[in-house]
Amino acid sequence: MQLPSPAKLNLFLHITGQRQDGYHELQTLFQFIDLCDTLHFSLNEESDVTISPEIKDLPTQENLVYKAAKLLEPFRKKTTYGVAIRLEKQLPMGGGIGGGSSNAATTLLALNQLWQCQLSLEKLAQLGVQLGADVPVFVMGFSAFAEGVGERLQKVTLPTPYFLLVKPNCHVSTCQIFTDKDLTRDTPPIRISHALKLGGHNDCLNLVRKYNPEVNEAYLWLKNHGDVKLTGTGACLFLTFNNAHDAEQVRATIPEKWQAWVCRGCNVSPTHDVLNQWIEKNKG
Ligand SMILES: C[C@](O)(CO)[C@H](O)COP(=O)(O)OP(=O)(O)OC[C@H]1O[C@@H](n2ccc(N)nc2=O)[C@H](O)[C@@H]1O
Ligand SMILES: Nc1ncnc2c1ncn2[C@@H]1O[C@H](COP(=O)(O)OP(=O)(O)OP(=O)(O)O)[C@@H](O)[C@H]1O
Repeated sequence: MQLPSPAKLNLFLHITGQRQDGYHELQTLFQFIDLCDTLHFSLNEESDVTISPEIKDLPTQENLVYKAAKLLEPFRKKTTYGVAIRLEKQLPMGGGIGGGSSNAATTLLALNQLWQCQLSLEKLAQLGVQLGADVPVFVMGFSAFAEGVGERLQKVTLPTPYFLLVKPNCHVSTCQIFTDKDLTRDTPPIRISHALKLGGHNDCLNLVRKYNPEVNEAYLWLKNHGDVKLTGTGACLFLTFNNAHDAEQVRATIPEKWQAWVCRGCNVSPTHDVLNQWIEKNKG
C-alpha cells in the first residue's frame, strides 16, 4: 500500500487558555494542502516494524511512524503481520505544517486496514492524540474548525485557494513558543460562524518573528505581496492566491535561500482519497 501524507496549514491560530497539564487551549482552522510525503507499507512474515531510510538526528524509536505502528500493534489480528515502512519525505520538519503528525496518522490509517484492526476513525483519532495534538485532524481527514488542544473537530467546507508556502531557513521549537512567558494566552473564544466569515490571526507570530530573524526577514519580504500568515508555531509562512499563475509569479522572485512551494488547499485529505480507492479495490 502506498499513501500520500499531506501537510496542513493553520489558517489562523488563537490561544484561548492553558490547561492544568500545561497544554494550551486553542481555536484554529485546519486546511490540508496537496504537498505530501509518501509512505509505502509492505506486510511480511516477520513480526516486527521496520522503518527506512534512516532520518538524520531522528532515532527510529522516536519516529512518529514507528510510534504510531507500535500504538496499533496490540490491535492487529495476527502477530505474524510484520511491516516494512518506507518513508519518502518531502515536507520540511519543524515547519508548522504537521509533517510528523501527518505521517503518524497515515500509518494508523494504513495499518488499521493492513492489520485488520477494524478500529473506527474516532478510535484511531483518540489513540493518535497521544502522539501529537495535530494527529486527530489528519486521521479524520476533513478540513476542520478545531478546539481543545486541537482534537475537538467540527467539519467545515472551505474555499480551496492556491498557497505560496515559504520555509525560512530555521527550525522553530513548538515547545519553546508554547512555554514562553510572553505568549498571548487569553484571546477571547470566537464562534465557528465568525471564524468562517472573518478568519483570525496567529497568536504565535510576534514571538516567532522575535526569536527567529530569518522568519522575520521572510515575513517582511512576503508582506510586499499580500497578507502573510504563519502556520502553527512556524517556521513556515504562507500567502493566499486565487490562481496558480499569480502564486508562481511571486515564487519566481523569492530569494534562493528559502524553500518555496505553490500548492492548493483541499477539503479532504489526499490520504483518504487514495485509501478509499484502495479499500474499494480490495473489497471481499
Ligand atoms: C501548533 C500546532 O501545530 C497547531 O496545529 C499544534 O498545536 C502543535 O501540535 P504538535 O506539534 O502535534 O504538538 P505536540 O507534539 O502535541 O506538542 C509539542 C509541545 O507543544 C506544547 N503544546 C502543544 C499543543 C498545545 N495545544 N499546547 C501546547 O502547549 C507542549 O509543550 C508540547 O510539549
Ligand atoms: N516521521 C516524522 N516526520 C517528521 N518529523 C518527525 C517524524 N517523526 C518524528 N518527528 C519529530 O517531530 C518533530 C516535529 O515534526 P513536524 O514535521 O511534525 O513539525 P511541525 O511541522 O513543526 O509540526 P507541528 O505543526 O505539528 O508543530 C521533528 O522535529 C522530529 O523531531
